[in-house]
Amino acid sequence: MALMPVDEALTRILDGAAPSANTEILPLAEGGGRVLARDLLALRTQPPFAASAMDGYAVRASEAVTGAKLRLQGESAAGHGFDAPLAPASTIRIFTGAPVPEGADTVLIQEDTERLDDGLVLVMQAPEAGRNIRPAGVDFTEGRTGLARGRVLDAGAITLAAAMNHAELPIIRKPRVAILATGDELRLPGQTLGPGQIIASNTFGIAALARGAGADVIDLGIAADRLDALDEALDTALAHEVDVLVTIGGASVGDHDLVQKALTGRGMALDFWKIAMRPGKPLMSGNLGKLRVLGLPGNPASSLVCAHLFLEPLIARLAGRPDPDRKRTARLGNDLPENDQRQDYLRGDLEIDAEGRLFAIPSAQQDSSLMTVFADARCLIIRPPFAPAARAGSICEVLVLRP
Ligand SMILES: Nc1nc2c(c(=O)[nH]1)N[C@H]1C(S)=C(S)[C@@H](COP(=O)(O)OP(=O)(O)OC[C@H]3O[C@@H](n4cnc5c(N)ncnc54)[C@H](O)[C@@H]3O)O[C@H]1N2
Ligand code: MOO
Repeated sequence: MALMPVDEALTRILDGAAPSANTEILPLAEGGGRVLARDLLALRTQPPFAASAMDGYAVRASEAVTGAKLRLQGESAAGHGFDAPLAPASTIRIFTGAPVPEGADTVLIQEDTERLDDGLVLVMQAPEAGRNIRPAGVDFTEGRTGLARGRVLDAGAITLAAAMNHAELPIIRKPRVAILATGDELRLPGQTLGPGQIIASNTFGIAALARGAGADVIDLGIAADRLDALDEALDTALAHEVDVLVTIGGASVGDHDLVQKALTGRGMALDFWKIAMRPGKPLMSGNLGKLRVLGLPGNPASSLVCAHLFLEPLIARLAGRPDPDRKRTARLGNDLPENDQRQDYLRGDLEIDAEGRLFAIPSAQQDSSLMTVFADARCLIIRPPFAPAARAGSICEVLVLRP
């Protein structure tokens, strides 16, 4: 059977993936990092009045010529305006953010003035007419769309939402992802290992990746290599109404690789199994009603590479976030041999040379069990199927894992 190309596998996994129509209303303070479910309109105008941009004196430009002496009439501070119009040949002391009094058209910064003893202010340097005034509504006006649906609420967006006077925000519900490790040999970190046992490690990396991509994660723990144990874990996933079930391990052809059998036995429609990729060949995708199932291989590097390639973009789509942007062009740091039919994702380092060029250096060891190598890697170097031998310095594509 021909193995499915990576791009086609991704297209099929993302097919129909869209954010939940269920939104939640969250207090503004809890909106950071989440995604807006609807356009957000300004509930007010900012600034609501013409405001001073500097500490100084509100003047009429026509009167504030160099050498003029203006009578100090009063003061306008932020939060406390001055409630009379500017009188002829006068000035009103004003501070940054304070309303510009009626009749004034310019703010003269205090560095360009001198206070005289007799209640007069000397204009040492005439201001340009209209300087240092922020007109009403210069930032936004009531009713205008300030933030669009789908905006990830970073610091700037949250601040604008607050300034527009929103105390609560409509937020896209996070997709729910359940993660199930499978294998008789697995124990949790911290446990004492018996003969033949190892620690279930990649569950934790994949949970962190899923959370970082915008999901709520439910850890289903470890299921033994028995149909009834896998069945029970599936019941738990269904009871939690998760959007995606990620299984880890048991995906290959061994006598104890039962994940696919357990799931199809429960009605999962298998979309595909096995793709033209290394590491990660035995990736499985299917769905059980609304539940999407992604079966990752057990080898830690294989499962993490598949999670970056398929789970991260799937969660982004379900969360209403932009697709991950990890692809960069680099130059190979070493010669590489020709590739076979599987698209390779070589763990590698990234370096920038003195001319600012990005180099990707493949790690010497590429076995998919090696977590020391994966944790060290800054990138995955993509080698397309049947790529000819490549020389050091030639252009390649990489997925950046960390800066
Ligand atoms: N005859 C064949 N054998 C294998 C093939 C094949 O095509 N024909 N494919 C190989 C490839 S490629 C991969 S990848 C693995 C995938 O195997 P499984 O998904 O069935 O994974 P397991 O057998 O359950 O485990 C593989 C390996 O990883 C360890 N493991 C499993 N889960 C975890 C976990 N949560 N944390 C850490 N380590 C885990 C497990 O102990 C095994 O050592 O199959 C090849 N075989
Ligand atoms: O694809 Mo397996 O992931 O080569 O180790």
